Amino acid sequence: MSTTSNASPEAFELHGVCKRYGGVVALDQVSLGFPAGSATALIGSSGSGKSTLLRMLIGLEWPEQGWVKVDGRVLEPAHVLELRRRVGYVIQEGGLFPHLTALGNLGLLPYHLGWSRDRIRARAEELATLAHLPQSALERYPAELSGGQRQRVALMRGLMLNPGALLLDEPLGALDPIVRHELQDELKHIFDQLGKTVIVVTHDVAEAAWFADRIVLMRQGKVVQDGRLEDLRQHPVDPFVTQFVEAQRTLRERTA
Ligand SMILES: Nc1ncnc2c1ncn2[C@@H]1O[C@H](COP(=O)(O)OP(=O)(O)OP(=O)(O)O)[C@@H](O)[C@H]1O
Repeated sequence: MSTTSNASPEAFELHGVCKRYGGVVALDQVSLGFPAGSATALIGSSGSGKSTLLRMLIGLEWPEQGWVKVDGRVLEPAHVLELRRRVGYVIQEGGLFPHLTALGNLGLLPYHLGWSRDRIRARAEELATLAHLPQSALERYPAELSGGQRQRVALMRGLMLNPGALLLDEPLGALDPIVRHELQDELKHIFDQLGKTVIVVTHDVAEAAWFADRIVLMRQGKVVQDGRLEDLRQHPVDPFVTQFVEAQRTLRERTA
């Protein structure tokens, strides 16, 4: 009898995925599943392949070996446009278009899909309330917003089409510690409230554990350990796990 019969279906799945850039191995035989409605944090040192993995789930990169499935179907270039409507993707510093207001940025894809201006505005106002962005900020250009507000707009843009999944690549990396802390709380609240599949890349172990029960630690394109923070702390599979987790904890203790 299958032990997984009651488990949620995988929203995203990678199997034996390899990716190189020239001589650099970005992903090396990665196999992972992300059940629908679950939250996972990807952590690891710089260059360990976290962003490449995330980009692969939305068809911005393609495996040289192995496959990626989204909602049970092998991802192919022909699916990518439709996939972008179902998956919100938010990157560090937001990637907002500087020549468009916040509302213009939020409305770009919905407008292209035929939404009316009224519908776009109504959805943007609804999300501004959710993300604690002042309504007046919708009329401003990215350069006229604070870093935290830009990041809120980027998150709102990821949510405009009410996607089933959110992929967040260092969404708070560029923010000062106070704003970062505030947005961590708000993002967690939004994740819990919306019940979407969430995969978040971060360098920060505490932030990873705050966002997700499940932590995937990567090094040099490989998954080193996949589990809860307690597992990584109490049952590390490799000295690197302890080194990675303790390095950040030590820093916190030193600065406490
Ligand atoms: N477009 C690219 N061209 C060449 N090399 C790349 C490209 N994208 C990624 N790489 C390389 O692939 C490896 C994995 O990069 P990736 O950005 O996925 O790591 P990361 O874990 O997200 O790093 P960081 O935490 O610094 O963002 C790195 O060695 C990187 O230099």
